[in-house]
Amino acid sequence: MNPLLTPVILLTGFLGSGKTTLLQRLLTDPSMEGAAVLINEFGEVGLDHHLLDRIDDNVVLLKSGCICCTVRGEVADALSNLESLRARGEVAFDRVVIETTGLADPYPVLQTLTAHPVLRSHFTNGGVLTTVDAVNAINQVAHRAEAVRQIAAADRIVLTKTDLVEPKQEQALRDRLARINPASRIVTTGEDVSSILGGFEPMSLDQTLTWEPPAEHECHPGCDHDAHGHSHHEHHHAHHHDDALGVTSFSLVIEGPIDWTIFGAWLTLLLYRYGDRIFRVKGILALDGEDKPVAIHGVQHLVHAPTHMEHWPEGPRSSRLVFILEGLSPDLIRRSFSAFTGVSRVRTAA
Ligand SMILES: Nc1nc2c(ncn2[C@@H]2O[C@H](COP(=O)(O)OP(=O)(O)OP(=O)(O)O)[C@@H](O)[C@H]2O)c(=O)[nH]1
Repeated sequence: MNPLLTPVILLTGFLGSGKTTLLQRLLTDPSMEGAAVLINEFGEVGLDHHLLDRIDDNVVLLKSGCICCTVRGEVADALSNLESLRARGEVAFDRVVIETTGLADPYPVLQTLTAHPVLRSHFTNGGVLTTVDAVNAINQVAHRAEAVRQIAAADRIVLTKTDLVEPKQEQALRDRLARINPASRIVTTGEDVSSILGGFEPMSLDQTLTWEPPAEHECHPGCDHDAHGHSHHEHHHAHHHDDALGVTSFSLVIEGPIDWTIFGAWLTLLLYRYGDRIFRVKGILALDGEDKPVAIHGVQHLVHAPTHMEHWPEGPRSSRLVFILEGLSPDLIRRSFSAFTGVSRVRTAA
């Protein structure tokens, strides 16, 4: 790696696979003190930056307008801005971490780093870290090409949630991952930061671009892939998720405090019934009798233990849940919430 260039680490992995949790841990390591962080999040309500403890001037939130790609134009702009600020002495950083959306294709971002006329003289590919959810990944790689591409692009695979599966299930997943990407070492998320980040050489772009997606992809009408300079050919090969199947995101905004027991029962039943179609739900809740907000995460059929947050983000203190799902109407979820909890002051937002 050219020591004059700033390495950019791409942290990718399917929805809910533990990217933000890993990032949070990486950022507490002294070796990461000088890192700038870009968070690229799908959905109108960006939550990840609220769920990260270390928020400072070096953390930038990018919003992806298109569900099927990391907006590489936006990543390029954000990196260019960071570089200008550094040139003016307003920020200092010695590496950049980009957390992609859970549905992002990592290849276009890698390509931006090496092909962009300005960026390539300041930044270099610092490696792709891909988080893989031990509970859900076998199902995700069977059904979602984005999950396969994120694993195929990895220089290092970080297995998460191994504490929730039997050793046999973990081994079956390791075998599957080794078939998709035999070159990548697999570590688990609890290992030392030095073994997660250390000693890996990023694959060359030529190598990463040889992977062929199994099927064709049509973008939805609002997608602006071509506006970012893809050729038609590249477009089909670089982006392979089919949001024609109806992968969408919306948020549920709930006014007034929520009873945790009733809410927990509702979410568990909802994911039990519809978990195949709910890829991700995450949110901040205002609970009865609690001053501080509580963060809640669900991934397909799995509801994670809630965590207390230090303080409310700026803005109204209402509960909000972001859903990323396929083939379910937001209204069905809203009505189910109201019917189960008896709370009527709830609305959906695009
Ligand atoms: N038990 C367990 N839970 C984990 C582990 N890693 C992450 N989680 C939980 O998984 C949930 C989702 O984690 P996130 O870090 O938000 O996942 P993400 O990939 O950033 O999610 P998106 O940005 O929505 O794609 C949270 O409740 C985490 O606490 C792990 O190794 N074990």
